[in-house]
Amino acid sequence: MKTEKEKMIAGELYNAFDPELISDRCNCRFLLKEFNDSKPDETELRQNTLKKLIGTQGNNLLIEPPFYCDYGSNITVGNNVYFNFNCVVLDVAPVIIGDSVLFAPNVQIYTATHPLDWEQRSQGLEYAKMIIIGSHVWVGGGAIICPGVQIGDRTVIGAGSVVTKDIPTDVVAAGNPCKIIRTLTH
Ligand SMILES: CC(=O)SCCNC(=O)CCNC(=O)[C@H](O)C(C)(C)COP(=O)(O)OP(=O)(O)OC[C@H]1O[C@@H](n2cnc3c(N)ncnc32)[C@H](O)[C@@H]1OP(=O)(O)O
Repeated sequence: MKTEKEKMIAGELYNAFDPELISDRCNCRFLLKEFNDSKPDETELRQNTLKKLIGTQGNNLLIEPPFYCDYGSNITVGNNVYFNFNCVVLDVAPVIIGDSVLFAPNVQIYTATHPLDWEQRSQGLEYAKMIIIGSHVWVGGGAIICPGVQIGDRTVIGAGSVVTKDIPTDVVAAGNPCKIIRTLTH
C-alpha cells in the first residue's frame, strides 16, 4: 500500500496531515527560516542551506530571500537558475526547471490543487500536478504558474500572467489567462 507521501508525489489524492508530511514540511520551514534570515554577505550559509533544501540542483543556483516552498525536496533545477525576491514554489508534486531560467519577483509556482467537490475537500484530501519549465525561460514578475503546466524552452511569460495551460517553446505569452502574443525567432 502506498504511503501518503508516495500518493502525493504520484499526483493522487492524499492526506496532507499525514505525520510524515507534516514533519517534512516542518524541516523545510526551518531551512527556509535559516535561509530567509541570513545576512546578504553570508553566501556560504545560503549555499549550504539551499543544498539541504532543494532536491536536485545544478551549478549557480541563486535565490534572493525571502523564498518559500512546501518541501523543497520536490524541486529540480538545472544550471544558472535565478529567483528574484519573494518567489513561492508549492512543490507538492515535482517542479522541474531547466538551465538558465530567470524568475522575476513574486513569481508563484503552484503544483498544489484541491478537489472541486466540496465533500472531498472537507475530508482534507488534496492532490497536485507536476510543473515543467524548460531551459532559457524568463518568467515576469507576479506571474502565477498553475498546476500541471509545462512551459517550453526559451519562452518569455509576461509580468502578472496567470498560466493555466501549456505554453510552447519560443513565444512571448502574457495575460490572464496567459496567451501567446508573439513568436520569437532567434
Ligand atoms: C529576474 C527578473 O526578471 S527581474 C525583471 C522583472 N521584470 C519583469 O517582470 C518584466 C516582464 N516583462 C513583460 O511583461 C513585458 O511586457 C514583455 C516581455 C512580456 C513584453 O514583451 P513584448 O513582446 O515586447 O510585448 P509588447 O510590449 O510589444 O506588447 C505586445 C502586446 O502585449 C501586451 N502585453 C505586454 N506585456 C504584457 C503583460 N505582462 N500582460 C498582459 N499584456 C501584456 C501589450 O500591452 C501589447 O498589447 P497590444 O498589442 O494590445 O498593444
